[in-house]
Amino acid sequence: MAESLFEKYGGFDTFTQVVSNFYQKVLDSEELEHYFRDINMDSLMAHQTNFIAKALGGPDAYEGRDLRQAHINLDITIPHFQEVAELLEESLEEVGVDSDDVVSIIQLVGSLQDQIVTQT
Ligand code: HEM
Repeated sequence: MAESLFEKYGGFDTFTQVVSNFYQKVLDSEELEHYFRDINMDSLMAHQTNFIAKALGGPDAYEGRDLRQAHINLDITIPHFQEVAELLEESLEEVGVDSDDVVSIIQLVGSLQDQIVTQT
C-alpha cells in the first residue's frame, strides 16, 4: 500500500507542530481571533491533529463532533474560511511539505467548505 501523506511527513510529531503553528497564526489574526475566544484550545488542537491524521490516511483516533455540528453556531463566512485555509497552507509549507502535497491537502480542506461555512 502506498505510504500515506501523514506518514510521509513524519506522523504525529510533524502534524502536532503544524496544528500548533496554525493556531498561533489564527489567534494572531484580527479577523479570526474572535471565533476562538471562549474555546479550550488544548482540546481543539488535540481534535484538529486527530482530524488531520485521519484525513491524510493516518490513524483514526478522531473523537470530535462531525464538522457541520462543530461549526454550525459559529457564523463562519467564506472569506474567513479562505483565510483559515491560507494559514494552514503556510503552516504546511513552513514544516517542509512539498508544494504538490500542499495543493492536495488544501484541495481536501476546500472540499469541506460546505460543512463549515454557514454565513453568506
Ligand atoms: C478549514 C477547514 C476546517 C476544518 C477541517 C476544521 C476542523 C475542526 C475540528 C476537527 C474541530 C473540533 C470539533 C470538536 O471539537 O468536536 C473544529 C472546531 C472548531 N473550529 Fe474548525 N475547522 C475548519 C475551519 C474552521 C474555520 C474557517 C473556523 C473559523 C473561522 C473554525 C473555527 C472553529 C472553532 C471556533 C471550533 C471550536 C468549536 C467548539 O469547540 O465549540 N474552523 N474545527
